[in-house]
Amino acid sequence: MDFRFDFAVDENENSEADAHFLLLCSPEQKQESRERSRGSADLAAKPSPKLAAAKHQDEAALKKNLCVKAAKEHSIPQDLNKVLENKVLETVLGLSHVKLSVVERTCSGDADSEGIVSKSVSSHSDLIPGVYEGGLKIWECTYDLMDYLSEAEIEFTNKTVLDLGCGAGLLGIVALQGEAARVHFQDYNSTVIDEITLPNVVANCISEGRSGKDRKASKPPSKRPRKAEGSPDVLSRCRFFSGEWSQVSQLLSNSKPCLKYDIILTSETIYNPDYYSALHDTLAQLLDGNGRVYLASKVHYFGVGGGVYLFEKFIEDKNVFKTSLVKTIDQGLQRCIMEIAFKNSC
Ligand SMILES: C[S@@+](CC[C@H](N)C(=O)[O-])C[C@H]1O[C@@H](n2cnc3c(N)ncnc32)[C@H](O)[C@@H]1O
Repeated sequence: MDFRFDFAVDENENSEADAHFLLLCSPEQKQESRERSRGSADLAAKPSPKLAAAKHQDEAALKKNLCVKAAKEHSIPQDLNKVLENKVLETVLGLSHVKLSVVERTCSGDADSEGIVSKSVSSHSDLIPGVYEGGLKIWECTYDLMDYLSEAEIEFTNKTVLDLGCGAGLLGIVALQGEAARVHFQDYNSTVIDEITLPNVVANCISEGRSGKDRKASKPPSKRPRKAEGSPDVLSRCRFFSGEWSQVSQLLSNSKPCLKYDIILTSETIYNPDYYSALHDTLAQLLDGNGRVYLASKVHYFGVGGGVYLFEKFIEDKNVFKTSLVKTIDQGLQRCIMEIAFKNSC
């Protein structure tokens, strides 16, 4: 699986990103942003080294502010067959997932109102900060965490689980198949939830109603889109959310009764140190007092700067959680599984 952190952002991305930013800003911030945009347009007309540097600084600041994509809950379509329409399925570790190359060819218009599929393809980027955060593809630490959950025999029965930064949602699907009482999926991008996560949940949990225990013994899923039939009650245990972490955390915390998770699963979500504060606060807000976070990550993300030790230090400085590295994987780029719990938890 290739690993690309390419921060190329084309002109159109800024305009959409501007829209997200403006959506959530105060009137003063909006005015400031418009003035910045006008300034940027002027700069484009009369470039000078000083002004070009100012433009670059403004754009960098704007990109940092962009991580405020509003949170929303996604409803589950009545007709589940629609969810798998035009999808081709592949199998990995006994789980079905929609084939990304087909999504890249077929997903456009309303199905990708964020435009992230075309932007990711045209910029050859797996990440466009504040616009697309990588959820279309399955990242390798997901497989590490799936292995760890199985080796460590993590018990999901009757637990409330959050797959944070879910992308394909395979971790949440494992929890669902392990008889979790509730599994909630969150991704930054709404296109990812609708076109990847939801179809994957339907593909794995509906037709055959398979449980995690008989997953290995069952037939491999066919590549053809399946008819969704069987036990839609599995979906009544699921909820789907998109948006930036602090926004999602606010949405979930405001729900009555207030939601707390026994287990939070999260893979490849600590690559960008700019997001650490929002991520840390989200975990602190949403984790049950005696809950556990299982976080899978590369030790270091070259080009972006984040990684296990930086996040560990960040957590230590905040003094809310205790951490332990429960597994290290040395093949290829070094990777780790980190367990996180509240300092005063049992
Ligand atoms: C590199 S992808 C990993 C996807 C998936 N967990 C995997 O391992 O295949 C990072 C994920 O973290 C989430 N994410 C990153 N930064 C975020 C932010 N600031 N707010 C909300 N979600 C974010 C995105 O949803 C994205 O899918």
